[in-house]
This record gives sequence, C-alpha cells and structure tokens, in this order.
Amino acid sequence: GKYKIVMIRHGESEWNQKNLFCGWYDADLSDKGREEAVSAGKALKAEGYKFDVAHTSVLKRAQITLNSILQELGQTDIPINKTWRLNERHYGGLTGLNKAETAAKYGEAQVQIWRRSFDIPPPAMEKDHPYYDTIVNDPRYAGDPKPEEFPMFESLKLTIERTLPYWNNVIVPQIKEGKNIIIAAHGNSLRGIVKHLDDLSDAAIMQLNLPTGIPFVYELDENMKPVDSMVFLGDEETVKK
Ligand SMILES: O=C1c2ccccc2C(=O)c2c1cc(NS(=O)(=O)c1ccccc1O)c(O)c2O
Repeated sequence: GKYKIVMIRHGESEWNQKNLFCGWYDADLSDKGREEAVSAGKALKAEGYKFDVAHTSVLKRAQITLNSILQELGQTDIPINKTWRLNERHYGGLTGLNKAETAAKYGEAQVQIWRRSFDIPPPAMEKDHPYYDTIVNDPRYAGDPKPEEFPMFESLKLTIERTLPYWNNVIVPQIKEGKNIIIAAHGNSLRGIVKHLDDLSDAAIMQLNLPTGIPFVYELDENMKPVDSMVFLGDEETVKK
C-alpha cells in the first residue's frame, strides 16, 4: 500500500479500573495503563516506526499514552494536534456512574437498550451534574466546540459524525502529503475511523472492541482505501488477549 498510519486506543484509565463511564471526564491513566503505553512504544520502536506528526484528543489519558510512545521513540519534538473531535464518546448523565448505579437509576432493560443501540443517546449531562462545570468550563475547549455545539451526551452515531470530519479534513490531507502519522485516541472515536475505513455496518462496528494500548496499523492505497484491515503490533500473546 502507498501509505501507512498507526492508531492506538489509550491504556486503561483509573475510571476503567472502577468500571465507571468516563467519556469527557479527564481521568488519568492507571499504573497498568501507563505500562501498556510504554510497551506500545517499545513495540513501535522494535518495528522501526518514525512519525512526522501526531493527533490525539484533549483528554490526558490519550495524551499521556501518546507522550509515552513518543518518549520511547525519542520523538518528543514532533507536532502534536489535540482535538475534541478525537475525544471519547460523551456519556452524558451516566458520566461517573458504575454498572450498579446505572442499572439502579435507569433499570436493566434501559441499559440493555443503550448497550445495543447505535443512535440512542444516554441522558444529557444536566447543569447540576457533579462534573458539568469541570467539563464545560475546561479551558482546553476554549470555544471549540462552540458553546451551542458543546455536547451534553452522544450516541455512537453522533460520536462518529463529529470524528470523521477531522479524519477527512485534517488527517487525510496529511497522509496524502506523505506524512507518517500516529493517532492516540479512544475506543469510540477510533471506531468512527475504523468503521469508515473498513466500510463496516452499524452493527459490525458495535461488535468491535479495540484492545487498549496495542498499536494497530492500516496500509492505505492512493484512494485512501485499506490494502487490508488493521494489523496489530506487539507479540502474538499480547494481541490474542
Ligand atoms: O449502559 C451502557 C450504556 C449506556 C448508554 C450508552 C452506551 C452504553 C454502553 O455502551 C454500554 C453500557 C453498559 C455496558 N455494560 S454494563 O452494563 O456491564 C456497564 C454498565 C455501567 C458501567 C459499566 C458497564 O460495563 C456496556 O458494555 C456498554 O458498552
């Protein structure tokens, strides 16, 4: 294929560990997540990867994963683009809830409906939500998204619809310029890119759970079509997990 691009879902966060809906809350990586990031950097180094530019979200769990990889590669000097469009899906009012609290508040039946749906959003994050101010007033957003566009909830469909413009308008032109790119992002924003590249159905992309902290590579032809689907790096054992 003419082009190669590397993507990675950030390592385990402290909220993943506690099985809480994290979304736009800026949780830190857990110790395990940091170890995953270092291993990813080593795997990329072993394969001789070098990057010209990196793209990540505004959330620290993705940024720390990226920094850790670039540190390992001795490439902490390349440009890093941070965008909300690569953020994790916004879980609205469910942010910070665990499984039991979610089921207690909304019922098991509603959880199963949300779990299986592509375009049914969770309830909105209301102004009285404990994390409303932290998220909405975070200076990293600084007007992008615009206040009237700032999400208070997202379905997977809505998440994909705000990620793909960044892929098409920012990343694809850089690939065509021959830039070697790494994207460090989140399970659902990466689902948007993978769904687009592999032309997956709504149902198929919901089945795909990208493993945390394992880099995967797409080889693209001159029409930006994958020569084959994603290839995971790292030892067979790790990937199989
Ligand atoms: O409730 C949801 C849900 C609600 C609203 C939008 C999306 C989802 C969603 O995508 C989802 C859910 C639950 C579970 N499993 S769970 O019920 O065991 C669960 C609930 C709460 C927190 C973490 C858990 O693991 C999932 O695996 C999901 O992918």
